[in-house]
Amino acid sequence: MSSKRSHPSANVALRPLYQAAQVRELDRRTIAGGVEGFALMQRAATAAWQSLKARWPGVKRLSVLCGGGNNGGDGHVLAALAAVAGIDVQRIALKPPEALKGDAARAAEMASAAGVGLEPWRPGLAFSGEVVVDALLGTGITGEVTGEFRDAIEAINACGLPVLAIDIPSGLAADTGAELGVAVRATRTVTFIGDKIGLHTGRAPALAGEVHFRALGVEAQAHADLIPIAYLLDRELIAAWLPPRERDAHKGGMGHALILGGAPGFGGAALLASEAAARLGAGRISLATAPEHVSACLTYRPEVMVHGLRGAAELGELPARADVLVVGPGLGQGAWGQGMLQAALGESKPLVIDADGLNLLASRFDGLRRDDWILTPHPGEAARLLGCSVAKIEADRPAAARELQQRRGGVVVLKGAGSLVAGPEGMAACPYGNPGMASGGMGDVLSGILGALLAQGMPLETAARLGVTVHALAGDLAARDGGERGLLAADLASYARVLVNPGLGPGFYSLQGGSDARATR
Ligand SMILES: NC(=O)C1=CN([C@@H]2O[C@H](COP(=O)(O)OP(=O)(O)OC[C@H]3O[C@@H](n4cnc5c(N)ncnc54)[C@H](O)[C@@H]3O)[C@@H](O)[C@H]2O)[C@H](O)CC1
Ligand SMILES: [K+]
Repeated sequence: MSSKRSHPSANVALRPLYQAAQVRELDRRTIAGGVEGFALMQRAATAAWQSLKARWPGVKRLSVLCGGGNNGGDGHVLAALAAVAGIDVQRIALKPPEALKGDAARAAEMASAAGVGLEPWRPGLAFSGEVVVDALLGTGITGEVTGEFRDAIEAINACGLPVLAIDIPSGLAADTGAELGVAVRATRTVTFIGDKIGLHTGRAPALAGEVHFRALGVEAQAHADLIPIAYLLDRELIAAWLPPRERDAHKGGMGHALILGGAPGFGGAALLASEAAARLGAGRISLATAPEHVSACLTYRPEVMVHGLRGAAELGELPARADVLVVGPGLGQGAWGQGMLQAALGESKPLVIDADGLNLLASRFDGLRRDDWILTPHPGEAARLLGCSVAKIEADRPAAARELQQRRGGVVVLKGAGSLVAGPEGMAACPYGNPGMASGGMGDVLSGILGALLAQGMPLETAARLGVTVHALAGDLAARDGGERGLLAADLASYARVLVNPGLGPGFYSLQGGSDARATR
């Protein structure tokens, strides 16, 4: 077994993410480990309080809004901890203490015993704090937010103060990232026990702010440090699968990626994909594109072996000689594109299908599934593949990604705010990137990155998780250096290259900042 095959995290580039129900299961196991309900609530509140102090060190006054369940209970405990630390706490209750049960009731008593006043929520109530703590709703939310909870959330969003959300921004669905009518827009979210997938996709990028995770349980105590949910670029993983090159390396050993795209009039997309494949280390890159694009491609990126083809009949041995085929950038849905896709489907080797390759799969290859492809739909392409509306996809992104993977096999990357990677091993959420990446060509670059990782022997799911992470972080680094406005797809490849060269880039990107970010390795 070569070293890289034995790498423990070879297929898990990101930490596992849980559905809320699984979190409760984890919690029960945690409790079974000797940590019972209220002690767990105290740990949760302590984690939130520590994170608040780290983010706003000089805070003197807090406004804590508490709901009627255990999320509210977390808020009451945090209020007590802050008061004991000399903070002036305004505790606002959406439910009176007598309406609370179990641990939440005990928490409210603890805050009162610590001398923290309690005022009932009312419309127009002014927040006296410098920071607002959202302890209204957590994983127990059911259905749209209505009534006083809606009013309170709207007041939080209108007050102009920084917000720390406990566990989940109230109104955000923990399992899907959907906004249930209205939701708190948090500066920072501190979540516990299990990192929820709904904090990393859908509306989460707009609502959750910096997401910090803290494992509270005895069993998870080993890594209970407070770390921001940025995305560890697993240096060992990269070094295992993309090892520093042998001194006698030759291009044949680094794989051959064939890009099929660039129908007449669509040359740029295929070129972006080809350049990305080159920058991410594929040994040889061949591009099959329409003849009219050949001279521009050679001028732009002479390292790419460009073939100007009038149709798939002229492909010859190209597909057979390649290790991986990337089909879709600028493919078009006409005869040229259909022929190229058909030829690619005839090969039994890893494929990356993107853009019009996906639209053709939806319209002409219904029901076709493979275990050796990565599909990279944006919500519109996913809707066409699933035969549903985009709204349905966005209402429950994890379900859509899972459904598409079950129907079509292989690995599905559902792009958009908080890309999801659904494969046989489960689901991972990947970094959001930034709004500057909402511009043409970004998906083409991703397909080239994936092609390069597969060409170098990375397994499908590892390549998908790592490739999406590298793509998003490259976008963030490019935005850091030049701003989001004017960020172009062609800017990413050079940053992505740094990220996959072990030992060059920092070991840990906390792109969501936060003063208590863990030091880099
Ligand atoms: N076991 C754990 O994982 C731990 C969780 N902690 C905290 O507890 C919450 C989950 O608490 P739960 O009581 O289950 O639910 P919530 O507090 O999130 O909300 C239930 C509460 O809210 C009302 N409600 C539900 N939906 C709506 C709605 N749409 N509009 C208005 N009101 C709604 C409902 O009636 C209840 O009164 C978890 O997030 C953690 O913060 C522990 O602290 C640690 C262990
Ligand atoms: K909350």
